[in-house]
Amino acid sequence: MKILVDENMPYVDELFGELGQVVKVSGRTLDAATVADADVLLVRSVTKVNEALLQANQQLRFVGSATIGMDHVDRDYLARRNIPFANAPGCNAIAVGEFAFIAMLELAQRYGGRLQDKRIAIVGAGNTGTALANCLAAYGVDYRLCDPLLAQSGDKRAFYSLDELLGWADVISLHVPLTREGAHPTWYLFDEQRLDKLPPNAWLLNCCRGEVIDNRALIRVKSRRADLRLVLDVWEGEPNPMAELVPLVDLATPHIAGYSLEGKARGTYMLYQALCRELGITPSADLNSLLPPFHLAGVTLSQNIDERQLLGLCRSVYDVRDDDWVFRREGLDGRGFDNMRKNHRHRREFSALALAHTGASEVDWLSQLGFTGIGS
Ligand SMILES: NC(=O)C1=CN([C@@H]2O[C@H](COP(=O)(O)OP(=O)(O)OC[C@H]3O[C@@H](n4cnc5c(N)ncnc54)[C@H](O)[C@@H]3O)[C@@H](O)[C@H]2O)C=CC1
Ligand SMILES: O=C(O)C(=O)[C@H](O)COP(=O)(O)O
Repeated sequence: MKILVDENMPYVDELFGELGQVVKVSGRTLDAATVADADVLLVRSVTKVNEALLQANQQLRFVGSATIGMDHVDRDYLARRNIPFANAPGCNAIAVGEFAFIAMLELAQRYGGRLQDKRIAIVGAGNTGTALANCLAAYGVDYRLCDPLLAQSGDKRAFYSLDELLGWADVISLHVPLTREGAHPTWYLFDEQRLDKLPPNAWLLNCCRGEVIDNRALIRVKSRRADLRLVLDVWEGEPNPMAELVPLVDLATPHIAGYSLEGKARGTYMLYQALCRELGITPSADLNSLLPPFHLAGVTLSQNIDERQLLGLCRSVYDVRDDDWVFRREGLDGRGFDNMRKNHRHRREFSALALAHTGASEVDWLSQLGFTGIGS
């Protein structure tokens, strides 16, 4: 069985090596001829999976995408061809939630004031939005959710309309899929008109898909609104972000908000489980054995920590300023953008760091934030 895999998917040899011959390819440039004799195709978000890619293949048994987003996959076409498909819902949700939380702590530190005093609007309350909400709740930050689809589906949490939240929030964090149809499409959800409604001194974070914000309009609005603070992990026209936009952004990264080692491992593992199901095999590999140990054995807290110290703790797990710095230097063209993503291996989740305390300090809320608590 030939298993064609995006070269940026870690742990494929460990997980899929026993199921067939693993062949690694560039997902960005994958073509129909290369896919023609594959039995299994495993992609990431940069591969458009559609008729043009698959028409020459008559033997494909399974397509998997190690991502949450599915906007790159023509699922109707796969269904018409009876080709089973799986993605990895939630695989990197914790990574995205922690990324947005850390970015907010960075902005608070950079511009004065405390994150704890801000009001946060989370637009899209699925896996990544909820992961951010969990971080904010653990730290005691006031947040509200906007998700008309979940509100209609009977989700018992309190929901608000986007316009209500634009009148309430200091910070808006976007966590929606990219959709062009339906009652609540998200393509250009933040067009010029809506961007103009951002409250004074607002922070706007986009960790979902670049095209949820009209990036040209954002350049125009930001050019006349110096008060706005921007965190962009995703860009219209990836892998070529608009060069004029990057200097206007406080924290700029190349679509790596979900790139914790844990999140990537979970993504590959979820596809391994799905393929095993499809083949009628019991999965034998273990997810936890894939991850390397964290470089810090643990941290002992001797007193309660303030926001600056919390940021220090977070930075010891993942320092977003490093990615921002490299991105501005190397990531601005397609090759640099993709190279940075390909070589991104340094990020862990809060759970990688074990925290102990001496008794004078309180660590329960840090456990809720995601750190591993090891008691006193
Ligand atoms: N930057 C990155 O590295 C990553 C980006 N993503 C992107 O983030 C998106 C969201 O991921 P998840 O939270 O895991 O997806 P999810 O499917 O769990 O949640 C998305 C939520 O958005 C809601 N939604 C849809 N349209 C909306 C609208 N117009 N207004 C408000 N809410 C709306 C849905 O009802 C759903 O609850 C993914 O589709 C993907 O495109 C996901 C992972 C990593
Ligand atoms: O899961 C998603 O959706 C994402 O956006 C991924 O984190 C993006 O990673 P790649 O699939 O582009 O490597």
